[in-house]
Amino acid sequence: MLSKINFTQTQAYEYLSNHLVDMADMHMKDLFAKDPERFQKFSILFNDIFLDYSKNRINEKTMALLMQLAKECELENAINSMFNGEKINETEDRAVLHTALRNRSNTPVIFEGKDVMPEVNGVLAKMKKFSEAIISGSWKGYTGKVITDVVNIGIGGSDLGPVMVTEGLKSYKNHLQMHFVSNVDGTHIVETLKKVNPETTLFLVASKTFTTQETMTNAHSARNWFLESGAADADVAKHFAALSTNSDGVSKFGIDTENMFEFWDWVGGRYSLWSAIGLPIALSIGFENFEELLTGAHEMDNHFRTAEFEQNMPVILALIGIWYNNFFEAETEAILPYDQYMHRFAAYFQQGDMESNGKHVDRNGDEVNYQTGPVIWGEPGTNGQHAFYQLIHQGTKLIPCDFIAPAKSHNPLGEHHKMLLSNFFAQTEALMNGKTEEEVLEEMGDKNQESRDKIAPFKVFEGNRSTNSILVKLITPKTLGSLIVMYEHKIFVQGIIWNIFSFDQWGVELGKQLAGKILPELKENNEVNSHDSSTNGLINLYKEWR
Ligand SMILES: O=P(O)(O)OC[C@H]1O[C@](O)(CO)[C@@H](O)[C@@H]1O
Repeated sequence: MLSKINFTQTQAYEYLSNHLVDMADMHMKDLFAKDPERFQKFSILFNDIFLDYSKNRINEKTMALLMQLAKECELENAINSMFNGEKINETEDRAVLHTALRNRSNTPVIFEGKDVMPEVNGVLAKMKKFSEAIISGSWKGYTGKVITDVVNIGIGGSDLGPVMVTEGLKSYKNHLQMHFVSNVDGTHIVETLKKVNPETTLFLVASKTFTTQETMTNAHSARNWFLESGAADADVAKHFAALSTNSDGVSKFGIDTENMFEFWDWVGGRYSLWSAIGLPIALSIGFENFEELLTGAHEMDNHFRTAEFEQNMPVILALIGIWYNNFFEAETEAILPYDQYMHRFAAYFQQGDMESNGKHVDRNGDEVNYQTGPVIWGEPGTNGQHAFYQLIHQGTKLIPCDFIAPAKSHNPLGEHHKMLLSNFFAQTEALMNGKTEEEVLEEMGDKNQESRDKIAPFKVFEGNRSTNSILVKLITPKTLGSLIVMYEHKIFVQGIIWNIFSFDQWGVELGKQLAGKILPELKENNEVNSHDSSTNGLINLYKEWR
């Protein structure tokens, strides 16, 4: 089981608090000047992923104390508990075994006395057969035509992962057109259905619980559209499949359980792209590439499980994040991929991180007296540069950033990739070095003294802004698999140290409950007065205007 240690009570926390006094005013520029080995010391290579964390406000003592913190919080024990299938998701009484889904070494993973691997492999085999039949065209729609379009209907973890990966690996894509419908806003399904033909479309209803309002509503609308187009009930089997843990719900909806791809309650929604929820990925890039994604994930699992903390990428990233979050009081973290295909990567980890570590009660059930998960955000470079980087460079907030870029492009067009990467390298250098007043004045040259003095302060960059640079050789299925898992485990490590439960998400329930109460009120025409004056007022204005 997981320890329940308040990390602010550890010896390492006290040492780190004292150490912060020394580090707070230290400029990274000086740290680099003093130590020619700094880059070598604070960087690490794992397969085709290189992490340079030298442009952080750290020195060897910082890292040693952070490692001590991880040890005092019994991180090693927590890692073993997760991989060994203990019910570490205590508030839902569940194990956390998404690592078994990508266990390519196939060693037994025992949960409640039973090896889960035969079932995992069984579903993978079914996904392989199905995806190959759809891609090859041997699977026919109800009028005998091949499938050309796949519509995945799901939300949250049943949408974001498949969207992010199919976009991230678009250069591996086959002929199938992929569509993703998540929002309960009718616009999403209506606009998608305009693009597809019922005779050649496969719908995947993706929901762990098969009760999620948005997904079930969209799935019913899709089925109605399909039947209204002239298809019969019996034809549903050729055009609808379910990805779920809930076979009763799937049968009730009218999907043959033959067309159901199963997973298990020890797979958290936001960690489910490795399960049957990954079927749209297998359809889009082929099953072999999906397996490569799993292999990359498994390799990062092994690295996380076996590497010393000092050489462990997820552990290093997590501890640096804690250094900023809990000592420098940074409130957000940006994820900035310099790769257009990765444009949903930050959005994916908004759920991954914020749904996992957005908690204010510790594992003892007590209110925390420290900060937990940061706000995660980001956009691909260079678009972000022309939008929000101003604040990162010259604003009043410290925003630690992860810059991610591939050395090779899938689209090596002219000078594009060199230009992209020149920006990637330049940004972290600029954020670290900044620009002093002397440099500004020198750059301004012969301008008259008055105008120089007036403008110079606006052109100064204090620098000392923290970044991690993650350079990968090429975004392949395997590398992407490893990259995703690197962040997954970073989140896990932080949750352990913050002494919170990272695998539940009770915070999303209240809004759902209240929406359930308000929906019947919207169906009536009478004035509503059962809420506060603001909510009543808004509902009544809506009723007047609709
Ligand atoms: O797969 P389901 O059961 O439809 O849930 C979708 C999403 O809803 C949530 O429960 C949050 O509301 C997420 O954790 C989950 O990924």
